[in-house]
Amino acid sequence: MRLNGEISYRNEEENEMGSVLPPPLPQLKLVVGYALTSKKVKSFLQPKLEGLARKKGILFVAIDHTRPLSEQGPFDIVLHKVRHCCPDSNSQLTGIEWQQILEDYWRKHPEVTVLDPPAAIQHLHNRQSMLEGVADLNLSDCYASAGKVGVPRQLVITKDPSTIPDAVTKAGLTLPLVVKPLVVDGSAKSHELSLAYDRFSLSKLDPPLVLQEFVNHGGVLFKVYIVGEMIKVMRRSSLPDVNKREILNNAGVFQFPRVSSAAASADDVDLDPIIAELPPRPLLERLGRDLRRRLGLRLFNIDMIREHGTRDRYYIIDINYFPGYGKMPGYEHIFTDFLLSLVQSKYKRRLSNS
Ligand SMILES: O=P(O)(O)O[C@@H]1[C@@H](OP(=O)(O)O)[C@H](OP(=O)(O)O)[C@H](O)[C@H](OP(=O)(O)O)[C@H]1OP(=O)(O)O
Ligand SMILES: Nc1ncnc2c1ncn2[C@@H]1O[C@H](COP(=O)(O)OP(=O)(O)O)[C@@H](O)[C@H]1O
Ligand SMILES: [Mg+2]
Ligand SMILES: [Mg+2]
Repeated sequence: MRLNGEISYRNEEENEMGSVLPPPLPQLKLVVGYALTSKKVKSFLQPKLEGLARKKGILFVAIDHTRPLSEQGPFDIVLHKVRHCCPDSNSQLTGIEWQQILEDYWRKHPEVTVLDPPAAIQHLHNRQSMLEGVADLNLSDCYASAGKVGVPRQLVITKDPSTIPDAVTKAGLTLPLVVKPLVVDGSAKSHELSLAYDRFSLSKLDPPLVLQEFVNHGGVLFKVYIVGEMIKVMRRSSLPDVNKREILNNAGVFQFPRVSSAAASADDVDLDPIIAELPPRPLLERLGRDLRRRLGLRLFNIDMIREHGTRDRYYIIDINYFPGYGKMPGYEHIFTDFLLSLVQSKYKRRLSNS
């Protein structure tokens, strides 16, 4: 937050009528350096965000990957999401190289807010470590009054697919199973999921992967977006329920399309109100607060489903770092307020320490 490097207030001036002008306004200038994929720049840095930000004194500046970070800015905040699978037209760096650069920079400039810490983001690049945080929260007990939150039972397979049928039996997993690539690295492949109806077909799969029990949820998914302390939930279309007859009459592994991004919203569809009902606010607030703390992240979303036939049995199936906020109505207000709140609380802390 700076004007020539410092927080500044306009001097009290007299207008031509001789009366004193209103109290001084802080002339805030907040510089946000961003390292984002070209896809993210397009979906997130929309003109309505940049325009509102400018009015509020926030400037978004693209980080130049060919120059040292310390020579750029200076930044108050660094916002980042780079692709870990492969180079992007915005950056030829690998994810690991970027992580190293950012951590070195942060060590030398601890005053900069890095959204979010690379090591914390790393947890979400693996579908096992991603959900460990949720399992650790022991949500089935604490949240009992508002609803129970868990993760579907799952098995991680890292080698020899021929052992999968026995491993599935041993773990007592119930079919059908959702087959997910273990690593989430921003590639299209890491979102290629399948549904397996019988355990023998699983021996043809290509590890490393996660086998997760499919939970019937009435075809509706809840996308819970977190931006700092703000939580917003949106309905999305999801996979339809699978009935017992289908399980008995089907065999094999079937790839399914990216349902949740294909259908932007489930609001227009004629939905059973019990299926459509959003999770209760107190549950989401508690979940958001606990997960923020547990994951050490401020920018993420949660894919949550409610088991069909229950009113309060929820499962978290996916957590995404810096998701598609551009789809969230009013995101430009939410995001600019969040950025300002970060520096304001830092400023207050500095004042109370001085
Ligand atoms: O592109 P979008 O807007 O669909 O955002 C993707 C997210 O969609 P969502 O906001 O949850 O609907 C998407 O969420 P899902 O995994 O589809 O639930 C991912 O976060 C994706 O990032 P990555 O490919 O895993 O690195 C996100 O892709 P990036 O924009 O980060 O490349
Ligand atoms: N355990 C599950 N039970 C039912 N449906 C699931 C389950 N896991 C995933 N799905 C469906 O598959 C979609 C994609 O799975 P997800 O784990 O969110 O992967 P991605 O990171 O590719 O979005 C979900 O949005 C949901 O529709
Ligand atoms: Mg998902
Ligand atoms: Mg995901």
